Amino acid sequence: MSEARTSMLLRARRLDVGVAQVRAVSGLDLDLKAGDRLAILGRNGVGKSTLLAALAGLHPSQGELECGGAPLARWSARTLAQLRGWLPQHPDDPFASSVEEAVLVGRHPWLERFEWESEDDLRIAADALAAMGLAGFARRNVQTLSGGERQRVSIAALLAQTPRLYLLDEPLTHLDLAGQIAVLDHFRGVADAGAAIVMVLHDINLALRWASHLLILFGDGAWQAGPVDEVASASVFGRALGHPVRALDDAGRPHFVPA
Ligand SMILES: Nc1ncnc2c1ncn2[C@@H]1O[C@H](COP(=O)(O)OP(=O)(O)OP(=O)(O)O)[C@@H](O)[C@H]1O
Repeated sequence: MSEARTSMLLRARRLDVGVAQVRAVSGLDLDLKAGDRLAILGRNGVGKSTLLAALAGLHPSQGELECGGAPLARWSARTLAQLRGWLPQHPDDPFASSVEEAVLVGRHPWLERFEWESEDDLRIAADALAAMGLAGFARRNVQTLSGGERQRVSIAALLAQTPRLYLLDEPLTHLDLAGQIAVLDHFRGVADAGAAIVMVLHDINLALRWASHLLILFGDGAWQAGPVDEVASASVFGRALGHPVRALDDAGRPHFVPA
């Protein structure tokens, strides 16, 4: 099956996802099309990472789940990797490798078996590194990087993969404020260029600054989703995050702080 060029990049109906005794979502309905930016919020352990892995097809789920206009199982592993990319929470560096090699891993779904990376692949990797503020890091050993630098290498590898659906698990981890805003701004541009982006985030106000849609997980499978303005409220955030929250006025926009 050739890659779909549909603008509907993710469609879930009556989706049930859980792990061990934890029910992440029950009966989730979700549509994500090109340009959408979805932030997932919820307490520690509520099942956000599990849900993200399920949306990537890397964790079991029940119900309907389509990516790029067809059920995930319909795609070959290679086509699925061209279609959707996943940034896990913890990068794993058991061996020394250069930053450039780590980013080029993102090009593997686009290479034929035993094919070497082309000049185009090298350029895409260099562009991804530059976009993450890491021009000049290509020869560094990933095991010697700071936490924030390593996180930006992981994001660069995902960018080099050039999927149409990006699933990012806490991409702002280890990043300073400038780095957080740069990543959010970059992915706003990626969405504007025709991708759909899902991010698990913990900062309500950064989520509101960036997202077009929110998915809130309350625990025990309960959820609420919709455009930011329809979902964001002190009562919803307070209920979901386990601490009362109140809204301050920030030049006409709500800014949420712990009560
Ligand atoms: N393989 C497993 N075996 C047993 N329990 C698991 C397993 N994987 C995850 N869990 C548990 O399932 C729950 C959901 O985990 P998950 O990582 O999805 O939560 P999360 O919402 O992403 O949390 P956080 O905000 O802390 O990253 C947690 O309580 C976790 O301990």
